[in-house]
Amino acid sequence: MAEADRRTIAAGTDGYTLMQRAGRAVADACEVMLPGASRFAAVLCGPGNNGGDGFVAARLLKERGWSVSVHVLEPRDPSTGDAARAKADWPGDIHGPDDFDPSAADLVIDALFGAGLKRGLSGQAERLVQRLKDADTPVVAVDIPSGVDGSSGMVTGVAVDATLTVTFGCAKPGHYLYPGRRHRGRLVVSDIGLGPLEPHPATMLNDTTVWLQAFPWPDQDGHKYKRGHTIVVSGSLAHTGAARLAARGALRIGAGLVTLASPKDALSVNAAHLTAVMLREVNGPDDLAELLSDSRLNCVVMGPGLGVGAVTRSLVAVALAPRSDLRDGQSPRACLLDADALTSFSGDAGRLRDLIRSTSGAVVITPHDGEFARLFSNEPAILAGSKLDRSRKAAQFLGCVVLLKGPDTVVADPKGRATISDGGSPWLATAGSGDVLSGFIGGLLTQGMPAFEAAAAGDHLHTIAAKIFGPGLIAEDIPEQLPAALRMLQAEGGAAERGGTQPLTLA
Ligand SMILES: NC(=O)C1=CN([C@@H]2O[C@H](COP(=O)(O)OP(=O)(O)OC[C@H]3O[C@@H](n4cnc5c(N)ncnc54)[C@H](OP(=O)(O)O)[C@@H]3O)[C@@H](O)[C@H]2O)[C@@H](O)CC1
Ligand SMILES: [K+]
Repeated sequence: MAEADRRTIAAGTDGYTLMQRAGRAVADACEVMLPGASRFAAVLCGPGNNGGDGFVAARLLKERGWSVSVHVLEPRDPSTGDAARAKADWPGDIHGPDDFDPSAADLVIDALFGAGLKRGLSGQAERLVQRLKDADTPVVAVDIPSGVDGSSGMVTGVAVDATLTVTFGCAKPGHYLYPGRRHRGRLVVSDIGLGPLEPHPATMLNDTTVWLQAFPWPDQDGHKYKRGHTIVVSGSLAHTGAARLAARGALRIGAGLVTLASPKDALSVNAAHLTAVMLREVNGPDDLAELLSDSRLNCVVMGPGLGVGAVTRSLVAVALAPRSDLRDGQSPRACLLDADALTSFSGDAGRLRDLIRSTSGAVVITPHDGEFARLFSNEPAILAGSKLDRSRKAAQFLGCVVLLKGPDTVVADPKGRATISDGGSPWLATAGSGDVLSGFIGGLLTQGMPAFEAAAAGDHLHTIAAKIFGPGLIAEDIPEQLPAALRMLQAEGGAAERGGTQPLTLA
């Protein structure tokens, strides 16, 4: 953000003008939130430019007939630069923190800290924010709720609970990553004339515009072999459901053929539950190697229900083995690793990295937080930082696409590109939903979709399918909602072709 600010200022828009526009956007949002007469706003202004925005909003609201009281932290109120100028332009009294009574106000503007937050709130600032949290007065946060780190969504200690957050230019990762997302309330992004951002590495909201152009719609004159063939590796007799969920997901999302590779003891139970998905007996790594000698089988999904241990490690090694049998025009086999395929490498991520680096095909891993922590337990540097940082570091370390699950799922690739989910569905917190996600992404890889786009698309469609079904969702329901989700996507694809859209970039 600071970079955009510098470039905009260099291009001729001075910082004080930007601050005026920011303060106006906040004042406008307050007026929309509380229309009517006799309104009283209390404005908390911090020592930096966030506080400067607060002083501008305070002045504009006063000019529009609001009663306004301004409170600053003592003795550190704005004393230099644009913020000091905004403070000097404020025509009213300036109060200390002790006079702040949130329950007496109709609305509070939180302009304590924004992009310049450096550490957890303490002392006076912490007490002020705690008093605000104890009242139920609506809060409009300027740029980001104070206490939330805008680049990571992390909160150390206490943070403001905003009803509405007004940010400038573009949304920030902290508006979408938890716990920041929980604090920001509704989000308004105001265009104040900041220059276009070209951040590197790019962080994007997981919107269809990130991947829609790469979506593998079936050809009018295609056939099932052209759409590819997914192998899903099943667990033993008592653990077969997870692989079947993945297999159904892969088929629904468009893999031309899906075969479940099942151990002998589970053949009959799998056979009893499968129709369009095919079945093949595979008892361990040697059998899998033999099956995969057929180079037309172009994606393997493994992990759900597979069991943790040496056998699973060997199965992963077979799926990722280097290939010398590819004929002209054949692409290398892709691989989706989830659940037990990851936990089997707990504390040994280096071994998994070596296997991934030896394969020429695309690899996507889809851990949840627990699996991620186990996999990298011997790599503390990868476990440090925000969800965005951790995902990026893991992708770079392993050399593959990493999808780190949660209500704020992050997809990262080794080059640093990343998406953050625009909010999952709470109904996805149910057994087996991750297995379906594995199948969705595996099915897209099978059809040749590039790994980063396939992971982001799988995540997005998984959420849309869950939202279409809504309350009472169980994992079996998710693939069944996919046709409706795909129809929506198809309609959007047509609109995008006509108009063209750009990915929404976060700072
Ligand atoms: N960029 C843009 O395009 C535009 C940006 N604009 C606005 O500028 C905002 C960024 O302003 P900013 O850089 O001055 O930082 P800001 O958030 O006010 O805080 C810095 C001050 O807080 C202090 N401080 C930090 N943490 C602390 C803590 N835990 N506890 C106590 N103190 C703490 C820190 O002190 P220090 O740690 O340096 O001693 C410093 O004094 C941005 O969010 C947006 O609202 C708009 O005006 C228009 C266009
Ligand atoms: K703020």
